[in-house]
Amino acid sequence: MSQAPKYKRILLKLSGEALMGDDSYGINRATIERIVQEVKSVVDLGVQVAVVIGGGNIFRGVAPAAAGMDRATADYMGMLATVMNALALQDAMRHAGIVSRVQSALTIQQVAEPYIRGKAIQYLEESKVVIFGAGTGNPFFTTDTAAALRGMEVGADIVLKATKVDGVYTDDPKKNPDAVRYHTLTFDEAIGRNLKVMDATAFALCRDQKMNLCVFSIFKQGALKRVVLGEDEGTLVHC
Ligand SMILES: Nc1ncnc2c1ncn2[C@@H]1O[C@H](COP(=O)(O)OP(=O)(O)OP(=O)(O)O)[C@@H](O)[C@H]1O
Ligand SMILES: O=c1ccn([C@@H]2O[C@H](COP(=O)(O)O)[C@@H](O)[C@H]2O)c(=O)[nH]1
Repeated sequence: MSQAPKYKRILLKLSGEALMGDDSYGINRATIERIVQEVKSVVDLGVQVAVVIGGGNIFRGVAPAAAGMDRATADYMGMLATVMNALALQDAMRHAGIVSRVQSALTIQQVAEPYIRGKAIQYLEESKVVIFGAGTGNPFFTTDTAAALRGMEVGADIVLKATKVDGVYTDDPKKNPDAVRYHTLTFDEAIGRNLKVMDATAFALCRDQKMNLCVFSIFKQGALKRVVLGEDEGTLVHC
């Protein structure tokens, strides 16, 4: 029996740091290939996939050099890091037989198409994966906010944050072993309890535009597909 996806179009926020795998910096080939297979599993269901990629795997590596720098300059470096990840992701997708397009919020015309909303939507309708690089194109923001923004712009049914933990917890589970995972919670609860899994701007944008969000682990095999099929996976954050 074929499985019917719950969502027709998704905005997938992929953690930059997740691309490192067990390395301390950069892109681990086997890890990116595994992540691409997870994406392929939902593309094969006929789901339209837009991706916003983070930059923590590269930007964390240059952070010491950025210390003491002008904040906006450091943020532009961070956005450029996400463009590198977008290109690596596109390359890995091509090897896996997925047709994708990279659009950058910063103009780097020799490297990537500029972000054009209508064109992105057209690609999605043609079943091409669209990878958004350079976040929002503005300093003082994050790729989480870019995910919320682009998700709304392309009319995604939900924003899926694929990260290193398997949901939203009462506290950072990497620091507090007693933290307990939420099954669901509201955006007001997430903001009011100052939960750091996503920045407050992104939470507020999703809340104000009534865009549901699911946080799940990209390292858990099959988790993305289970979320897309509407099965019990990760944490749903809703209005
Ligand atoms: N209440 C919480 N519940 C779950 N995770 C939390 C919480 N508070 C903090 N975290 C941390 O937030 C991290 C995920 O967000 P973060 O923005 O650091 O990474 P990302 O967006 O996945 O990566 P990148 O910035 O590289 O794209 C988790 O790895 C977890 O350690
Ligand atoms: O809209 C944006 C998105 C990102 N940045 C900068 O890039 C890095 C990496 O992004 P992550 O969301 O942390 O993965 C971020 O720390 C910012 O410095 C930005 O300025 N604007």
